[in-house]
Amino acid sequence: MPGKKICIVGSGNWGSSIAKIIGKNVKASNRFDPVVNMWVYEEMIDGRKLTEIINTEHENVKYLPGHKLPKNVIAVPDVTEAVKGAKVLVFVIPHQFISKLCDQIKPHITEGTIGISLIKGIDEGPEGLKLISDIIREKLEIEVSVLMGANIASEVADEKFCETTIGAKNEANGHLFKELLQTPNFRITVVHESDTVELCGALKNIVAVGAGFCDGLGFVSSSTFLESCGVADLITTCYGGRNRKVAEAFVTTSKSIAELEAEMLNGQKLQGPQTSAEVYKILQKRNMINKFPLFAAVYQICFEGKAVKEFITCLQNHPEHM
Ligand SMILES: NC(=O)c1ccc[n+]([C@@H]2O[C@H](COP(=O)([O-])OP(=O)(O)OC[C@H]3O[C@@H](n4cnc5c(N)ncnc54)[C@H](O)[C@@H]3O)[C@@H](O)[C@H]2O)c1
Ligand SMILES: O=P(O)(O)OC[C@H](O)CO
Repeated sequence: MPGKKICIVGSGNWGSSIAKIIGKNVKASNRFDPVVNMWVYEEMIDGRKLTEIINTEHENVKYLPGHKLPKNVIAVPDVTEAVKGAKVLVFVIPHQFISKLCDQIKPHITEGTIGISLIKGIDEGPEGLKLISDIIREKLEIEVSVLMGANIASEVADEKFCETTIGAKNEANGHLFKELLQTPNFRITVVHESDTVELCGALKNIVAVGAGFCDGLGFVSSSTFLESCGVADLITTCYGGRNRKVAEAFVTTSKSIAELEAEMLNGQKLQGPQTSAEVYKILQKRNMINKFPLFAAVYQICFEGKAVKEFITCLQNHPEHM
């Protein structure tokens, strides 16, 4: 049986890095056709077509300069030509262009074609949020998986180690994509919750913009938060620490924090409730309790009998939302 033909729909920074991986991987597997098409949005670079440069110099000099692409990756300027005969489509373009592109390629999609979206973004639909993978699914009537992860294109192209997540509702497709995309330094985990994977990838970009605003305004030195003491410790403590363990038991047993500390920690001491009391005192003195509703709510639940089921109201009543 001939191997499945791949078309990479897109050739920007991430698309070109992925082309480097796919071009190499298809040669090592008999499940894929050894020649890969890559759709390139044509543009002129110093009087030459970008597709011509890629097909002769095997480098995307505009979007991923300094990295050679495998010679079996062929740049194709006409998207309808690029997808012809392809059974596996890898979508990797900025999300604002996906809808129009799907309309263009729909007449050339054959039965049994599958897709994977590496596109981080969302669209707006009549009933609210619309996933990019849903646009592809609906317009092309194909099965679509997604791949999202903490992946900077140039680092992946440099073969630096990183991990990524494939979300695949169809397990067999997930494993096919893993075979197509995994390398020793680009490690893939396949999970079933495709929509969650896609939402993570899309929404983190908004946080990234906010982080940039903060840095631009000189609010905080984000580099310190990236040390072990910052975000890493926050994640660690929320998963595996004593504070969260006792707080969970506080809800499920209805015992006091002091009782649980004695029962569960065998003389070890919790720091969170006490710290919340200290911070609360300072906030009170400075008339700033309203500005830190989460800190205030933790204190009031631990020490003032506030009902824990009201915890979420501290966020609902955040002054920023009023
Ligand atoms: N760059 C990264 O590090 C990275 C990593 C992970 C995911 N992603 C995601 O991958 C997706 C694609 O990003 P990228 O970095 O490959 O692209 P990019 O930011 O390099 O985008 C430029 C690409 O868009 C094409 N383009 C320009 N005008 C167009 C048009 N009218 N129609 C169609 N295409 C047009 C350009 O030719 C070029 O290929 C995005 O959703 C991005 O969030 C990027
Ligand atoms: O360069 P950005 O902000 O588009 O982010 C790139 C990747 O999504 C990081 O995971």
